[in-house]
Amino acid sequence: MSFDLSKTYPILIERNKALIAIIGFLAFTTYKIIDRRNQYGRPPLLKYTIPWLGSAIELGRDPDGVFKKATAIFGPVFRIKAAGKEFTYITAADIISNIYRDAKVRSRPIAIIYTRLTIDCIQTFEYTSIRIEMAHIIFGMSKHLCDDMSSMEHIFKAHHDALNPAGALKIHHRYGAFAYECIQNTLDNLPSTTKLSYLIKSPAYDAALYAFFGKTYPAQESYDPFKIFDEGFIMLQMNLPRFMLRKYLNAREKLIDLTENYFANPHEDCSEFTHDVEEVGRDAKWSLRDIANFFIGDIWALQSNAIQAAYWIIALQLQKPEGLGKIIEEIDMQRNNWIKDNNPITQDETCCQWILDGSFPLLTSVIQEALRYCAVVFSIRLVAKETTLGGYRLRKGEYVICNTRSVHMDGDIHNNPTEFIPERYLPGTGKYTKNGRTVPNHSMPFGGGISMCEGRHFAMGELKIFIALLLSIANIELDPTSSERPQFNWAHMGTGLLPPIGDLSVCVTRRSTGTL
Ligand code: HEM
Repeated sequence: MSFDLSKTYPILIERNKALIAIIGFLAFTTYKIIDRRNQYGRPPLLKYTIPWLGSAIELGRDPDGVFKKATAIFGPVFRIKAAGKEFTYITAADIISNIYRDAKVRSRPIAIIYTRLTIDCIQTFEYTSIRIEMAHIIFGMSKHLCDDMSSMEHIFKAHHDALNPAGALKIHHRYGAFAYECIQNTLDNLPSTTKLSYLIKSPAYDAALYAFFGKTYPAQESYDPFKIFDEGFIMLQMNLPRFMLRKYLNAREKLIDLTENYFANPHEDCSEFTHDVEEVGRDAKWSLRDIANFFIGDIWALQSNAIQAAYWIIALQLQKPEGLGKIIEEIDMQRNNWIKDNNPITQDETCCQWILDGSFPLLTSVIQEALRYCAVVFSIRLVAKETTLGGYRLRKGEYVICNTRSVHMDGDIHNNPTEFIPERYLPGTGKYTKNGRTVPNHSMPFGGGISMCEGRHFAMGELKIFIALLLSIANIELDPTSSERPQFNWAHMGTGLLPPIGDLSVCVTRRSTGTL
């Protein structure tokens, strides 16, 4: 006997329509009840219409607006779904500060990659496992090394210690000399009207690499692969399928090849920092490839933010009615005072002692303001045990994101937050209060807590040196024939300073003052 299924199914379905409808209804209701119970006490979810995309389109269009709207509706803790991923975001300075404080204690993840729930933690919010996972996914560090917690923690600690203020100062001296040389070389080869990015990016990139690695590092050869790798950073972080990442993975391989080759050959001209961290890797019997993988993390951290900061400081200041005039006045005054006091007979070989010795309140304020204005930092933490935050229930294994930009753009804390105000951080200027209480962490371009930028001491000095040298050597003005203005590239949201889309046309001439 044989059944003709094409005839039997429709009959069965026809006869049991009512039963199927009841089962469907019960399943849907049960799902809804369970879901509602699971959602009970959970941070509110920002409404969206397209299922997988969530709020991605609105976020792409106006991220500041989305976070402002969600904070106004729900308060400072809420969930946003975008591109299939859902995170809880925190937008209040005090709650962010609590999370940073909590996750400052180091945890001991047992097994790291892809097994985030097996965490033996003493704190509520965990970060180390995320850093190690990023080292694997983004910088390509081998899995066996990432699983070896003790050697990873050892090198992280050495790295952290070597970038303390005293360590950073040693690199500043090297940086000053290289920045002076690279700016001079760039000026020799630039037409008098040019794009601001040509003036800033290449000398800032080369000088930082030479300061850390010495001139044996192939800085110029590494620039193109670095740029492509940096472009793909967020896609690598999202761990998209490999075929979508091919271009970025190839660029990363090229950067690792160059770096491995550098470590394979003599490089005595490197900084003490590079020497010390490399030695920890070698002592732990890491391969040269692994050492190179680790250091491309540094190269990315070194280059991705500081260059953008230098660019925006000049670009934003040039667009103010007063231009660069007052900053140049401050720089010239400091340099002249230093010459008077120190009476140098020959050129200071660091090229920057007068900058390190000097006091630059306006320049420092401009740097801080550019960092506040252009940084979009998402500090991510793993919830290591069930907890409540801002009155909402967080589940173990989910992620929370501290959105420090919401604090930077909070009109209660910062006057006219959407405006670039160069004098904002002059001593004695800001009050930084909310609801009558002081907000100590009002500006967090370097993140905070355990994941706080380790290079911040170097970065602040680096920017001061670069801008002071550049403005001592070159006269930069807006090109009156061009109306092109750079805009933020929000596609890089979350990792630090936004790069520009578009550029600024500038007229550049040499100043007669030069430098020391
Ligand atoms: C203006 C320049 C810079 C800015 C705005 C910046 C910003 C940041 C931010 C926002 C983070 C993540 C913080 C968090 O998740 O809470 C970070 C991490 C880091 N930065 Fe920077 N950075 C800058 C320059 C540098 C430099 C020059 C270095 C030097 C090597 C550096 C090394 C690092 C390292 C190693 C980390 C990882 C820390 C960790 O995961 O524990 N950064 N930076």
